[in-house]
Amino acid sequence: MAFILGSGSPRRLDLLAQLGVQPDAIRAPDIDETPLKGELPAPYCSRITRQKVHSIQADSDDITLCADTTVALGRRILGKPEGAGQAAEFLHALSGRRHRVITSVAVRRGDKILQRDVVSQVKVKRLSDSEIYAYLATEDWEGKAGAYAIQGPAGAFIPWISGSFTGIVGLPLSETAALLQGIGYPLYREAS
Ligand SMILES: Cc1cn([C@H]2C[C@H](O)[C@@H](COP(=O)(O)OP(=O)(O)OP(=O)(O)O)O2)c(=O)[nH]c1=O
Repeated sequence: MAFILGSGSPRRLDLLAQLGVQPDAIRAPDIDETPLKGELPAPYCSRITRQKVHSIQADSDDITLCADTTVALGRRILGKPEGAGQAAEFLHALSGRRHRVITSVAVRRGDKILQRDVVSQVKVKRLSDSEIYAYLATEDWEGKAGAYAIQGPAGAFIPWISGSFTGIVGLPLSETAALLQGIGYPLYREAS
């Protein structure tokens, strides 16, 4: 049995390390992440995660883990910004409001798939133009859903959350540990 992290996200690798899990291989999924017409954030996040876990090459006894983090502003999906202009647009849209961060996690072993969707709420304080410009200059928004990362400088913009901090960062650890145990990963035991 090999454990495969089906993610190119360095955050997910770090979060797994918090569980004491070191992947035998890392394979980044390469799928089309374009939302379907009219698709809502939660079904979108769940579908993309399922697609990711199906797309990773693995032997039948291997365990593969994939995840997707989606920022949802009402019915709107805020994905990874395409540039600083779009990042500024997202930050203006999030300013002074609450939004949801959904992280879906899936583990697969052969034909068996276990999946959990974890929804958290995040409040962003009202942001001034100078706060937004200063944050854009850090480039910390690059590659982050919704154009921010709570674990970086944008943490100063977030007075309140409800839900899973690790889920917002990219991998909800409590649910991930349960999924790994459910699929037969020897978590908290000597690997055999
Ligand atoms: C909201 C938020 C997102 N993020 C990150 C987590 C994810 O890496 C990224 C969302 O993109 P994802 O598409 O979930 O993941 P990814 O493309 O980085 O990696 P892969 O598909 O290979 O697994 O946003 C943070 O790091 N902090 C945050 O506060």
